[in-house]
Amino acid sequence: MTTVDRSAARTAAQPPGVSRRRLLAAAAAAGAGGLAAGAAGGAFVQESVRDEPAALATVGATRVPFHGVHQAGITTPLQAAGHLAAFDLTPGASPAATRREAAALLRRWSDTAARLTAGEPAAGHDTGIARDAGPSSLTVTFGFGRGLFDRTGLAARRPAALAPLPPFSADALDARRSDGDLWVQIGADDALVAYHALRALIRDAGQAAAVRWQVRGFNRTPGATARPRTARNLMGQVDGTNNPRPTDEDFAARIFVPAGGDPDWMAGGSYAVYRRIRMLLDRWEHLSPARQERVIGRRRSDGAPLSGGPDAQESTPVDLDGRLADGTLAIAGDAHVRVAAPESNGGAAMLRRPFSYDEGLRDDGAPDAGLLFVAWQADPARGFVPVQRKLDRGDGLSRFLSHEASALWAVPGGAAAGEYVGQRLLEG
Ligand SMILES: C=CC1=C(C)c2cc3[nH]c(cc4nc(cc5[nH]c(cc1n2)c(C)c5CCC(=O)O)C(CCC(=O)O)=C4C)c(C)c3C=C
Ligand SMILES: [Fe+2]
Repeated sequence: MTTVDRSAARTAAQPPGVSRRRLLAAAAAAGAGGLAAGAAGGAFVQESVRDEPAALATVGATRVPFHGVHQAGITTPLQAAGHLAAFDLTPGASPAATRREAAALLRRWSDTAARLTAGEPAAGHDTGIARDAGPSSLTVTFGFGRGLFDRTGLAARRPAALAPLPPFSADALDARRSDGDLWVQIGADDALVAYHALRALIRDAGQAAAVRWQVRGFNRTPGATARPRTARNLMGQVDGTNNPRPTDEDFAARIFVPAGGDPDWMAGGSYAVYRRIRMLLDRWEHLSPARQERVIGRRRSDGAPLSGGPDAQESTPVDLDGRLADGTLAIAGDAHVRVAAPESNGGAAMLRRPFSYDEGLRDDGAPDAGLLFVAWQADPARGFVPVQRKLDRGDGLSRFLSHEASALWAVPGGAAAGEYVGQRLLEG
């Protein structure tokens, strides 16, 4: 399990760099200058606060260790900024030569990830993009696509669980933004720290691999809400409530490949399904709030289930059999939470860990924005695939979505210090 080192962290309730006493004093000083101070007064407040050495500890100083049984970035709390990037290996003189290049690349990448997640500069030339910032909860997670096994002569060691995802009727997939030999997921609570890592990893790739696609994602910034809350997506929904929790008895079995599992080199690893899902936001935003809630089965304001009555909270269990006074189902037959629930899918479950994305407007004027859906499971055939099949047939949310890219990655277990991710496969 990933541990988050908060030893240097301030308390969550204290805004970064601002003591309450200091803020009040600064505000009083600005106020004493009278209304004429206007905007300049505001600037003064800002400057005087910045004077003080900031206790920026929570966001900047939080460090997520790179080394461990599992890779970081799976159970790590969602970060505010992220990049997903896929690479294709450059074919060498032979599959064995390509494999040696792939192994050397994973060694360079693991070394860079270990340094950057510790808040240190990259080896050799560092761009300086993240200078002044702490590690900011940076995580870097590496995955292998189907093509890697063919190019490196390792097809016999390819996991059965890495079988291609079946087609779904919601698919409008762009092959250029799908799949790839290698995958990197970067997350950090600072956008510059995340971009710094992306640039360093692309430089490390050198001639060994070329970027196939990359996309930038975001989530809410820690500290933006008065207390930690479940994230919201760009449809305004509280998203992530009914995720498996690390404290659940069956969490590890659902999410991670066990020691002694098949193949052996995937012990401690997981499978990541990636879907770039565009939201048809103009259509969605035309729905009344009540209709939007019915599509999901939860309240917009706080994510409480519609089966829970007026006093329900986000944590109130969903009652799929619950009925309203008029006898109709409180959670509609095609509500997203009903169709996606493990109870409706023979127990199938996954850990959803998405980023939102926004790439401006399309030629037709519609927003090119939505969800970089990333779902983690020990076996996609017992996680994403049955659930997406069911959603494909009867999800009320599906007419507001378009699945535009897709990929499936085998994500090996974490590396111990001195090792690199994927070593058990590439040198086994
Ligand atoms: C195949 C799996 C899923 C896809 C694809 C998917 C897309 C998707 N979901 C939302 C918004 C919400 N999803 C919620 C719950 C939920 N979603 C899935 C699976 C997929 N979602 C599951 C398994 C669940 C949990 C169901 C349950 O057990 O109750 C919710 C409710 C809050 C929550 O529990 O997280 C929202 C909101 C969007 C916008 C989207 C595609 C863009
Ligand atoms: Fe969902």
